[in-house]
Amino acid sequence: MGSGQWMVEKRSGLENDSFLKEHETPSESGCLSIIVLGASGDLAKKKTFPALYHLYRQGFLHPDEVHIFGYARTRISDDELRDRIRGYLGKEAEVVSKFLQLIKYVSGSYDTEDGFQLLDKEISQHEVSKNSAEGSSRRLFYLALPPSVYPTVCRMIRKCCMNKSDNGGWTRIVIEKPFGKDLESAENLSAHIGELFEEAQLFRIDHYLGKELVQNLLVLRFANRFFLPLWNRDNISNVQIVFRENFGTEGRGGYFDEYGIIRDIIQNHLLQILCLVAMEKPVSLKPEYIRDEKVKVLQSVLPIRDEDVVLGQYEGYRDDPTVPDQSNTPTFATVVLRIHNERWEGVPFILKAGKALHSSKAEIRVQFKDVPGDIFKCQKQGRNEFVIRLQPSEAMYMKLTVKQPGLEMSTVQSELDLSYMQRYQGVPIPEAYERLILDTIRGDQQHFVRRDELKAAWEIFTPLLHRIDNGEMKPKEYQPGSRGPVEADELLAKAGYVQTHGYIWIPPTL
Ligand SMILES: NC(=O)C1=CN([C@@H]2O[C@H](COP(=O)(O)OP(=O)(O)OC[C@H]3O[C@@H](n4cnc5c(N)ncnc54)[C@H](OP(=O)(O)O)[C@@H]3O)[C@@H](O)[C@H]2O)C=CC1
Ligand SMILES: O=C1O[C@H](COP(=O)(O)O)[C@@H](O)[C@H](O)[C@H]1O
Repeated sequence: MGSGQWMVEKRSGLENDSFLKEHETPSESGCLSIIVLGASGDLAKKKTFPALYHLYRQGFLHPDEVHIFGYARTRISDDELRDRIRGYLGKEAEVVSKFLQLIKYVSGSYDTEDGFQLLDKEISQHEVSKNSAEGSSRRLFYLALPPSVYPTVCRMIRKCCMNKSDNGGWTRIVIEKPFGKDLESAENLSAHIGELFEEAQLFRIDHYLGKELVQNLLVLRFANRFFLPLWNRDNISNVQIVFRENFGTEGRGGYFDEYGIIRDIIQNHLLQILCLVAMEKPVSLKPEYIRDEKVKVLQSVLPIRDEDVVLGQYEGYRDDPTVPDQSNTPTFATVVLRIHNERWEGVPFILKAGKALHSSKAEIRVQFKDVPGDIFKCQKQGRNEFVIRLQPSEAMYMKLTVKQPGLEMSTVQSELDLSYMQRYQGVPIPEAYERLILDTIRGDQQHFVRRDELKAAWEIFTPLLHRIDNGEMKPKEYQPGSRGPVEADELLAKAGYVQTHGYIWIPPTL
C-alpha cells in the first residue's frame, strides 16, 4: 500500500486533532451498502465507481462490511456492469477483481416500486449475510442520474429502501448537480426532497469542494498569520476565480445547451470557491458553522449589473446535432460579483469560465493593490499576487518584486512557490469524488451544499439567467482555442486587474 498508507495515516491524524473532537460520532458497527443509481451512466463509470475503488484499495471500505449495488434500467448482468467499469479502475488486476466482486447489479425503472423492492431485498440479504443487527446497517444512495428523475427516485427510496429502524444505522442520499435550473425550480426540488428526507441525510455534492487546494483554503486563510491582516479591501485590489477547458462540449451538447456555462460551472463550482475565499472565520470547524458563514457571504452579494457580464459562445458549438441551430447558450462567461460588506466593499470578484479555450486550468488569483510611495519605481513591473492553482499542477505561489541578483540595484518579478509535485513528491492527491464519498460515509457535511446556501446561490444568478434564456443578452462569438471574447479582457481591466506583461509562471520540474 506504500504511499496510500501515508495518506490513511495523515487523514486519521487530522481526525485525531481538533476536527473529530467536535464531530464525535457514535461508533457504527452495521454493514454498509453503497447503491449507485444510474450505474450504467457516464458519471458512474468515470467517477463514482473509480472513487469507490480507490477507497477500497486504501482500506477505507472493508470487504467484510461493504457491498456495492448498481441500479439502472438497462438490462445487463453483474459481469457486464463489471466489464463496463473495469477499465476505469486501476492497473492492479488482483485488487480490481476483488473490488468488482463486491458489486451487484439490479435492473429496474425509476418510477415504479417493483425495481426498488427488488433492490431492497438484495440489500437486506446482504445485511443478513453480514449478521448486521436490525437497524444498524448503513445505506448510502448515490444518485448518478439526470435531475429530472430525482423526485421519483427519492420517493421510491423513501417508500421501499430505507434502513429499517434506528439502531445506529442510517440512510443517506447523495445528489449530483445541477440542483435545479433557477431559484424556483431549485426551491421546488428542495421542497420535494425535503419532505422525504431530513437535511442531515442529504449530501448535495459539488465536486470542486473535494479538490485538494479548495480544501486547503480555510487552512491557508485561518491558520496563517501572514494572511489575516492582508485579506481585505485595504490591501486586495481584485480577486479572479477562473475555470478554463481547452475542449468543447464533446458529446454532452444536449445536456450543456439546456444549462450553459453559468449553471454548469459558475453558479456552483466557482461560487463555492468565492465563499471560501471571502467568508469570515467560522466559530469552529463544525460543518454548520462553516456553512453559516458561506451563506452570509452569498447573501451579501449585490445584484449583478449588465455591464459586469461578458458572454461568449465558441464558433462551431452549434454544429453539434444535439444543439439547436439558434442556441443562445453561453459556453463562456465573465461575471463580476460585488460583495457588500465591511471586508470586501469595492473589491471585484471576477468569475470567469469557458469551454474550448486555449488551455485547461482552474485557479484563484488574488491581486494586491500597488505599494504606496514606490521608491523603487517598480510598480509597472507588476503587482503582488497570490495564486492558488487548483489544477493542473496543484500549487500556490506568491508573485513578488525582488532585487535583481547582481551589482545593480534593479528590481524584478519573481515568486515564492509551493508546487505540490515538487514539495510532496510521491504523495498521491486524492480525487475529489473519493474524498467526498468518504465524507458521506462519515456523515461529515462540511463539504456539501446546504439548502439555504443553494437558495442564496440561485438568488444571485437567476435574474441574469432569465435574461439570457429570454434572449435579452447575447453571447459574443469566439474562436475555439482563443482566450474567449476580447470584451472579457476589457472587462477584467475595467474591474481593476493589472496584467504583468512578460511574466509567466512555469511550474518547476523535479
Ligand atoms: N458525466 C459527468 O462528468 C458529470 C455528471 N454530473 C451529473 O451527474 C448526473 C449523472 O450524469 P451522467 O452519468 O453524465 O448522466 P447519463 O446521461 O449518463 O445518465 C446516467 C444514467 O441515467 C439513466 N438515464 C439517462 N437519461 C435518462 C432519462 N431521461 N430518464 C431516466 N433515466 C435516464 C441512464 O441509465 P438507464 O437508462 O440504464 O436507466 C443513464 O445510464 C447528472 O445529474 C449530471 O448532471 C455532474 C458532474 C459531471
Ligand atoms: O461539473 C462539471 O465539471 C467538469 C470539470 O470538472 P474537473 O474536475 O475536470 O475540472 C466540466 O467539464 C463539466 O462540464 C461540468 O459539468
